[in-house]
Amino acid sequence: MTSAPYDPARLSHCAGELIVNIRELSERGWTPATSSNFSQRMDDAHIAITVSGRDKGRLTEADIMVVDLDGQPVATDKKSSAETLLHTQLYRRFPEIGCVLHTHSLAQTVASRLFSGNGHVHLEGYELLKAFTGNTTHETTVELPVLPNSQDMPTLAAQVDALLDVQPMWGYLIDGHGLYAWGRDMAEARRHLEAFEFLLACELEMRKF
Ligand SMILES: CSCCC(=O)C(=O)COP(=O)(O)O
Ligand SMILES: [Zn+2]
Repeated sequence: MTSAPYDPARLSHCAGELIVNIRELSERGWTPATSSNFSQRMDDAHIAITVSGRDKGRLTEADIMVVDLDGQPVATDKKSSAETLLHTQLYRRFPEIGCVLHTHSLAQTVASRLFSGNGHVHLEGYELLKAFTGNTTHETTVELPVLPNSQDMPTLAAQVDALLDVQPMWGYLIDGHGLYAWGRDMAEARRHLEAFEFLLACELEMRKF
């Protein structure tokens, strides 16, 4: 079946925004060894996403490709991220989501190991909880889920869907793997990603005392 066409100017805009932001995240050491993947919604039917296996610190426009909401490549023979389904499931489920960011920082990975037994990281009492859209006070809690890792994306996606059925969330950890965070646009997704990163680092720091 032929896919609906997309606007090349929109792809160029998304690629530019993705590359600038990914480079900054990479410079912080959050995308080691080609890990991590990133996407932005282009329109109702297409997303721009990173090509699988590329060095995320050295991306060019050639490292960003288009897939449809079924994760099928559009007008390219490149292979999209191995974790494409974890992006498309969010765009399909929430029309308002515009950006999904996945990183493998040290704090995210260590926290995912430390809290995997609990199934979540309990975040409470931090002013930075207000960085998550919908929170207006530090007197709240966020439970960041930790999923078991799997190489089978449909298994992981089913677990994410089950969580989304019962709670609103802006991200989750995968054990020994990394963090997914999202938002309505790049700025919001990045704010959520950075807030999770900072709060996880706080939780790890407190365990040193
Ligand atoms: C060497 S990283 C292992 C795969 C992974 O977790 C990741 O985030 C990158 O995979 P992609 O296919 O998106 O490059
Ligand atoms: Zn990953």
